[in-house]
Amino acid sequence: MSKLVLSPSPNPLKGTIEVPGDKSISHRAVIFGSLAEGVTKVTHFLDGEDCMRTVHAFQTMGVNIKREGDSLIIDGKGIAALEEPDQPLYFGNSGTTSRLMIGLLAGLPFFTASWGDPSLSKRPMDRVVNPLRDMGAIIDGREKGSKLPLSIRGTRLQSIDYTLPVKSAQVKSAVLFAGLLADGVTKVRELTQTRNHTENMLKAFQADITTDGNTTEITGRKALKATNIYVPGDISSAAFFIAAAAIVPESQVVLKNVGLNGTRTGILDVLKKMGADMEVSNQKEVGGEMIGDLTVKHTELQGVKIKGDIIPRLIDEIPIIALLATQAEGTTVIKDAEELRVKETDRIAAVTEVLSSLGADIEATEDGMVIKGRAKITGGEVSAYNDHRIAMMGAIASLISEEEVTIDDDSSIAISYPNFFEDLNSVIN
Ligand SMILES: O=C(O)C1=C[C@@H](OP(=O)(O)O)[C@@H](O)[C@H](O)C1
Ligand SMILES: C=C(OP(=O)(O)O)C(=O)O
Repeated sequence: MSKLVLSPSPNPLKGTIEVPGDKSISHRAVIFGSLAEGVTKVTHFLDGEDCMRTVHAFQTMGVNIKREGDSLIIDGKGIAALEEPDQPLYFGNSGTTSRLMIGLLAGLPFFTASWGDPSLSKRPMDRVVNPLRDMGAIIDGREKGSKLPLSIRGTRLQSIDYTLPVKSAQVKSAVLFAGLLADGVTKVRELTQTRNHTENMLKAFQADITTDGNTTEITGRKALKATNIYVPGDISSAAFFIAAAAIVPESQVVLKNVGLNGTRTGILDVLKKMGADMEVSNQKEVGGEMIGDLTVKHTELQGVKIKGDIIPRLIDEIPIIALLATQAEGTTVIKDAEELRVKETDRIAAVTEVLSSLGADIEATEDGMVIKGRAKITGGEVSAYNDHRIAMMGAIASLISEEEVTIDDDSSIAISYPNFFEDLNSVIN
C-alpha cells in the first residue's frame, strides 16, 4: 500500500509516449499461445499484474512460458498437453482472466479450483457459468456458482446457440472458448458489438471461426496453430494521456502505436464530439488489429451525451471521460453504463465520490452520471477504491488541481499500467 501525494503541475505536457501493450489482447495471446501447437512469440506484451495472472494459470497447467525483453515466448503443445493444476488457480483482481479461464476450464478434462482477491470475489460469474452449464459444464461455487471461489470438473461440452444478455466481451469470449473445446458449432449472438479481439485472434491461430460482427460461429475440437502476435498499445491506457493533453493548457502529446480497433475507439468519437484537437496518423493493420499514432493538443471542450451502442466501445474509459467532462463547457450526460457498477469497484459511485471530493459538480444516476462543467478542481484527499482506473484518473486530475491531490493507495495501477508514473513524468516538462 503506498499513499501518493501529487502536487499541481504548472507546465504544459509535451512529448511522445508509447503506452504499454493492450491488456485484452495480451490475455488472449497467452491463452491461444498456450493452447496452440508450436511456439508463439508475443511482442510488446503487457506485464501488468492482471495479464501475469493468466500467464501463471497456464504455467500451473504445465505450459512453458518465458520472458525475453518485452516479449513472451510460449511453447504451446496443444490442448491435450495441458495438465491438471495441483493447486487452486489465483485470478487476483482480473475479471478478464477469470471469465475467459472459466470458459476454457469447463471443457478441459480435469478438475480445477479458482479464487480471486476481495474485489474479484464480489464480481458476478453467473454471467459465464449459466451459458456454460447449458453446454454441460459442471461448475459449483459460492452463491450457487455465481461468485468465486469456483470449482470446475472439466467435461466434454455440447455446442450452444447463445444470445448475450449482457454487453460483455468477457462472456462472449468465455462461450467461444468453451465452443472451441465442444462438439459441433457454437454460435454467439450479440445485439451490440463488444470488443472483438477474441474473434480476430482465433482467426490468426487458424481456428474454424466466422463472424459478421453480431453473430460468431466456431467449430469445436479443431487444433490451433501457433503464430506471432504484436500487441498494440492499449487505448485504455493511452486514454489517460489523451485526456491530460486535452485539458492541460498548451499541451501537445503524441501517443505512438495505439490500438485503433473500432470496437475500442469510442473515446476518440467522444473527444471529436467534444471538439478536441486530435489527429490520427500512420494508421496500419498489424496481425488483424489496426494501430496508429495519436496527436492530442489542448483545446476548449464542449459537454456531450454518451449513451447506447457506444458504451461498450469506451466502457473502461468512462472514469477519465468523466474527468474530461468536468473541464468541458456545459453538461455531459452518461447513460446505459450500468455495467460500471460491477467492475473492480462500483465505478459510478467511485468516480462520483472522487471527482466531487476534488471539487467537480457530478451526480451519479442508476446507469451513469451527470457532470456539469467547467468546474475548478480544487484538490483533496481521495480513495482509489483499489481500482487502477480510479487511481490514474486521480493522478491526471492533480495536473489541473489548485492544491495537492492525495490518493490513499496507488498500488492498483500496476494492474494495467506498471510504468504509468515514468510515462507521466516524461511529458511533464
Ligand atoms: O474482454 C475483455 O478483455 C474486457 C472486456 C470488458 O469487460 P466486460 O466484458 O465485462 O464488459 C472490459 O471492461 C475489460 O476491461 C476487458
Ligand atoms: C474492468 C477492467 O478489467 P477486468 O474486468 O479484467 O478486471 C478494466 O481493466 O478496467
